[in-house]
Amino acid sequence: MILSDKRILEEIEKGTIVISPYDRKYLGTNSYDVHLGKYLATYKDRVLDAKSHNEIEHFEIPAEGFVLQPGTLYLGVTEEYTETHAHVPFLEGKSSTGRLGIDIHATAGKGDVGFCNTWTLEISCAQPVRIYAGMPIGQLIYFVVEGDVETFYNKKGNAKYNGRTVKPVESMMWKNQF
Ligand SMILES: Nc1ccn([C@H]2C[C@H](O)[C@@H](COP(=O)(O)OP(=O)(O)OP(=O)(O)O)O2)c(=O)n1
Repeated sequence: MILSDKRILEEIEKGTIVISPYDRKYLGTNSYDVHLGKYLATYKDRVLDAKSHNEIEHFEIPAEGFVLQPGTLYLGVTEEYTETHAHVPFLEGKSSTGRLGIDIHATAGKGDVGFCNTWTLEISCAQPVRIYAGMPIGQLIYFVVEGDVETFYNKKGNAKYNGRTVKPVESMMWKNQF
């Protein structure tokens, strides 16, 4: 089950969903629109290694926007810091971004109960496209979780992406033991 606009509002009032900054006008029928933060990042190396710590370089999107190029993975970040304490948040694209050929996540749209942070976006594009800080980039939807949660993401000792980051965060796959 996905939370409706009224249920999202109730959860915000209770504090079990936090979205900051928040504006009522971005609440859809059953979703909340999130916006592109001003920082992007790209990996320093062209060839990435899943066992290594692949470093990134951050840069700011200028006022005139930034043209994404196909064939490069860009990491972006939502302007919104979120906390979700009792539901499973999902980051989805928007039809309007999809129609520009922009993907905002690569394979991972699911969040965890207890996740507290901005969302890192794994951005790629089908053809060159100019993007702007502050543009609507995606939407959050909230699923009801069935059963009790034993370990909330923000209480997990080895959670890789919890915190309060204003810039995109690179893959921490290197912390996995494999
Ligand atoms: N595009 C996305 C998808 C998810 N997340 C956040 C919300 C999730 O709660 C958190 C962790 O996501 P995963 O569980 O998919 O990631 P990992 O399994 O790689 O990390 P961990 O070991 O920390 O669970 O990352 C994000 O910032 N951007």
